Amino acid sequence: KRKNLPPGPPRLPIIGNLHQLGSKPHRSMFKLSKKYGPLMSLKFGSVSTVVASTPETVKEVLKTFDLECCSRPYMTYPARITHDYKDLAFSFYNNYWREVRKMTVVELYTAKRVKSFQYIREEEVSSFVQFLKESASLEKPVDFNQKLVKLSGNVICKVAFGITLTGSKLENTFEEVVQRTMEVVGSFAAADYFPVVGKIIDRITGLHSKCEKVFKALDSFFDQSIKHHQEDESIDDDIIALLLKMERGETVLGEFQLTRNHVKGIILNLLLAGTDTAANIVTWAMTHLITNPRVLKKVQAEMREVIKNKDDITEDAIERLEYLKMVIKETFRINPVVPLLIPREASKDLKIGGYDIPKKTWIHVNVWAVHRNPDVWKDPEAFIPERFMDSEIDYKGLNFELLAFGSGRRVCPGIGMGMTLVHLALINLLYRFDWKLPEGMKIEDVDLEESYGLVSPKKIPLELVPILTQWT
Ligand code: HEM
Repeated sequence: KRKNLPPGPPRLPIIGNLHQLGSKPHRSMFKLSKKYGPLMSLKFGSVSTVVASTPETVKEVLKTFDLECCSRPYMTYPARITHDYKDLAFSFYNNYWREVRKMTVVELYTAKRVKSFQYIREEEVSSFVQFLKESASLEKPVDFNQKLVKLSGNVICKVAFGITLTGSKLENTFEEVVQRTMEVVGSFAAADYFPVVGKIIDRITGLHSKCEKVFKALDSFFDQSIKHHQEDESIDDDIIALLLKMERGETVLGEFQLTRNHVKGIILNLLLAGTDTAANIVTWAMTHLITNPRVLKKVQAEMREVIKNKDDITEDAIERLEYLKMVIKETFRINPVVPLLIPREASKDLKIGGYDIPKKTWIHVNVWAVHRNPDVWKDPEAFIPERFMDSEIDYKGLNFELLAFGSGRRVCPGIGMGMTLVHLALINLLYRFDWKLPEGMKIEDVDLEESYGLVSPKKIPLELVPILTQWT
């Protein structure tokens, strides 16, 4: 029987629609969806793909058919980086995924655990503030993304690995390794779409060697953190200590006997998922604030009113900063840092919106398109935090208009951990300092373009000069 597939653009022989992806697949897919519809078929080499681009179609994928759509497809380079799917984020939907998710949700992602790491966040943010003070005295521009990736990297490393980046194998290369890894795992790789010949293409384009380089850098860092735990038996309360107990068979993970590669796969997600995401959203927020002086002034005024000359800013202040919360939501709307989420795969034949989605079809959720849907968001390209005033819409996965963390079984488990750091970093940046553009630069010169990876960073680094204030 002929299948009623969702509509899609015409295809070229062999490559299908790959030539239409361009350098920013989320934007190209958004453009195509305007012509071909909210559920659109694309073919990449031998792989059939469907893209959901509106809140309604995304809800079908992430809620109505969550169970049937929550597995991941086999992707060559994520498989390599995760020691053949020993992680959580890229793992297929199976018993292993269920056990790891359950264990990490209980051991790591609880509100209590997040709270217990408060002192680590505050310590790291405070040394970041110290650095900003020195830059302010020298009137030296700060490269935001670089510094924030380091900040969130240090927090995650202390929380999860018991060490900081300083003195580690990634001390000088951390930002680069994280960003390159995001490019590798977010790439539309030829190896996934063209059996045999695809691997040769990736060797020619350099993707294969890029993957090997980051794999080795990450692996030696994990070896170092694991050795650190083995040498110091007093560290017995963090996630690596627990995973090593499982590896030694002292405690169990369901039916699974963990190996060293399982340990590495699981900790890989913590390092990658938690650093680039948080760092980029703070960078994007600062980008939008510096280009919207009205909003910058308003959010600073709120903070200075609420915090009122207190020098030690604690996380308790977050709850009272209503306008800051709107600024962050609006930043996520304009720059969802994971614009296509992580690809999914239909685990059986489905019918969505009257269309057939055959088993094994890859599914992309285009959050970028959802966040720019003019039927949902008036003037979608404008940065207007007030649109969230008196609105119940939040980013935690229950509103399909705003999906920065995904939704359903695969929703990001690190929302609490990530967002506490994002809030704390922004409060310290905005309460303590004023900000200006480097000498000779005007607001119109600030570039708003993103580059593509699984996480989508600002293409041209944001550089701003901190100014000391009475609150510094
Ligand atoms: C602002 C910060 C963050 C953002 C924007 C973010 C966003 C996301 C998104 C969009 C996904 C994919 C959901 C899907 O495929 O449907 C995801 C998955 C995930 N995130 Fe986060 N994340 C953040 C912080 C964190 C932190 C701090 C951690 C942990 C330390 C973390 C751990 C994970 C893990 C393990 C997954 C995979 C879940 C699974 O597949 O079961 N994330 N995140």
